[in-house]
Amino acid sequence: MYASEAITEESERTAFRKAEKKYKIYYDNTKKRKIPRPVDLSEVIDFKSILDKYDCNGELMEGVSALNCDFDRPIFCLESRPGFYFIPGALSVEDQCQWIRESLTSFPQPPNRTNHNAIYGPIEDLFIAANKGKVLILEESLLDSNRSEINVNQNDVSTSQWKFSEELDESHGKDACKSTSASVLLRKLRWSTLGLQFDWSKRNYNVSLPHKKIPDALCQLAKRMAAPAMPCGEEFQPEAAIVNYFGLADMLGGHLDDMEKDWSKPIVSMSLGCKAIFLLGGKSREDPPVAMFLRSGDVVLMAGEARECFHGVPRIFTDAENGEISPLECHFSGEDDLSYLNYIRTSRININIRQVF
Ligand SMILES: O=C(O)CCC(=O)C(=O)O
Ligand SMILES: [Fe+2]
Repeated sequence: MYASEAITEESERTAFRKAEKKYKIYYDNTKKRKIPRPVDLSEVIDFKSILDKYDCNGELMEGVSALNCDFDRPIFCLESRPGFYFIPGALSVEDQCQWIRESLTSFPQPPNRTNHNAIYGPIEDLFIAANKGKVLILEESLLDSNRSEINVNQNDVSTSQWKFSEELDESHGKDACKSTSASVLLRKLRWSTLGLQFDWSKRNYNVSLPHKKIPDALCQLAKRMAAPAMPCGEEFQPEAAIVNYFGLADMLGGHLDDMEKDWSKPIVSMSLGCKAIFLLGGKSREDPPVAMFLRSGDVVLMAGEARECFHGVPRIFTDAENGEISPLECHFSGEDDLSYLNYIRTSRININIRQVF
């Protein structure tokens, strides 16, 4: 998914790529500041307004239908994309706040892996460290400054380890340049994986990597959300989840999630934080994608044929007017919540839960 795809001239010309370019953020530079270039959103499907109209008079736009099932709120389907389900506002604001907290505190904790593992190894308590203004330092440099010259084994790289320190000060010596602030690392957090760990380099699940089970509350939620898209009489088994973190200008390129064994089982995908545009293409990148808004609390299910459809997120709206996070702002109102609020004001989090086998 995140593997860098060689961008050839040909791939630049596909219908999916054209849509990505249409919606991604571009800036106009004025003398004073960078201003996002206006984008035509008239073709973006808005399931919130579809829900409002449907609740009001049962009316639906052409190509959209409501699923007939005993779920506690309306679920919409796209006639052109069988197996795709959209549940607008599926999560209460309280639940959204809880999953934002978990996504920033417990989900990136080892043994769960994050994009930072490859460079820094496992990092504990990144969110707390970022809020305390801590700095991640290569411990080797800490040791060197305390050791006498004679004991320093220059080849002993195995002792080097990244550790949080209060601040960069004199005691860390001249090698202290190998450091990164925790707040920068938090901004650069792009994904964490829960349950069975996904190995991005091999693009498969590596069952031998140490892992914890997906937290029970998340499992229960995923089972409840997945039920309308499950084959009759079967219960969804959440075995792995990917948490995606998006800041301004971050996007998720068009991809397929094809490493799970049974595509009749849905992927349950929850949106938190700033509004985004989601592109749902067809089985080929040449198929023109459908664009839709994803807001905090929306849940999307992709099962069956929809599992074979290219999809991606070309745009996040992080400005106050378009991010639409005011319900979260009201709930994150305590002093302890300020750090979550500061993060989510300019970010989006997506948790997508999968049955692997
Ligand atoms: O962020 C999203 O809404 C989609 C995420 C996704 O497609 C993925 O992680 O595979
Ligand atoms: Fe995906």
